[in-house]
Amino acid sequence: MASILPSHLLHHHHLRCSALAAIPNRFFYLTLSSSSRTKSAFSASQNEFASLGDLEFEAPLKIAKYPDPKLRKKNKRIGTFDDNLKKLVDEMFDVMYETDGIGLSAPQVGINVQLMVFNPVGERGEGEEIVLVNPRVGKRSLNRTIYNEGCLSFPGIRGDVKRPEYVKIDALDVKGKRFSVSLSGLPARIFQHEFDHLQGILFFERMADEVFDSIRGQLQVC
Ligand SMILES: CSCC[C@H](NC=O)C(=O)N[C@@H](C)C(=O)N[C@@H](CO)C(=O)O
Ligand SMILES: [Fe+2]
Repeated sequence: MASILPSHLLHHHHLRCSALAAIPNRFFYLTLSSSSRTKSAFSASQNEFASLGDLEFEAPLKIAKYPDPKLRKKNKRIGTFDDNLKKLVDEMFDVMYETDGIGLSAPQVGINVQLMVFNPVGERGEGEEIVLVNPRVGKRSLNRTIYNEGCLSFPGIRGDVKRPEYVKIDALDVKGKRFSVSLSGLPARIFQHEFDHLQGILFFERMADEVFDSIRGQLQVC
C-alpha cells in the first residue's frame, strides 16, 4: 500500500436505561454543545497546554462510551514530547486494534488532550500508523462524499456522514516535529472523525436528519 506520510512520521509499532426519546432531537445536543464551543470559550482552552497530570493514564486503556462526559470536555494542547506520550500512543494503538478500530482520539480513552492515532487498515503490522498531535485543519475540498461511519464510543451504531473528500492538515508528530499533510479518501475520513472528537463533536451531529432519525432510537442514556 502506498505511503500517506513520509517514513519518519510513521509510528512503528448500551446501554440500558431511558431512551433518548425523552429528548426532542439532536439539535438539543447541538445547542448544548455549541454553546460550550463558542469561539471565545473554546479557542481559549484549545490554547491551554496540558499538564503532566492531564497526560497521566493507566494501562490498559478503556474506551469511553457515549454519553461519557469526557467525550464533551475541552481538549488541551500537548507541549511535552516525552516517553509518557510515546507510551500513551502505544496504548491507544493497542486498544484501537483490540476493538476493531481504524482511528482513536485521546478523549475517547479519557485523556482530554489534542492527540489522535489512526491506521486505515486497522490491523497491527499492516498499513500505516499515523499519530497527530495538536492538529489544525487548513484547506478542505468543496467536494464532499458519504461514508457509513461507526464510532468506538457508540458500539453497534452506524450511519452515513457527509464530509469533505480532501483536507490539508498541520500537526506535530510524537516527537514534537511540525509537518503538513494532505489527505483524501479513507484517511481523510478518519482524520475528520477524530478531529471532531478533539472538538467535542460526535458523529451523529454530522448526520443528515433522516439518518439521525434512523439511529436515534439506539442512542440511549443511562
Ligand atoms: C470512518 S472513521 C471511524 C473511526 C472510528 N474511530 C473512533 O471512534 C472507528 O474506528 N470506528 C470503527 C467502528 C471502524 O470504523 N471500524 C472499521 C474496521 O472494523 C469498520 O469498517 O467498521
Ligand atoms: Fe468516534
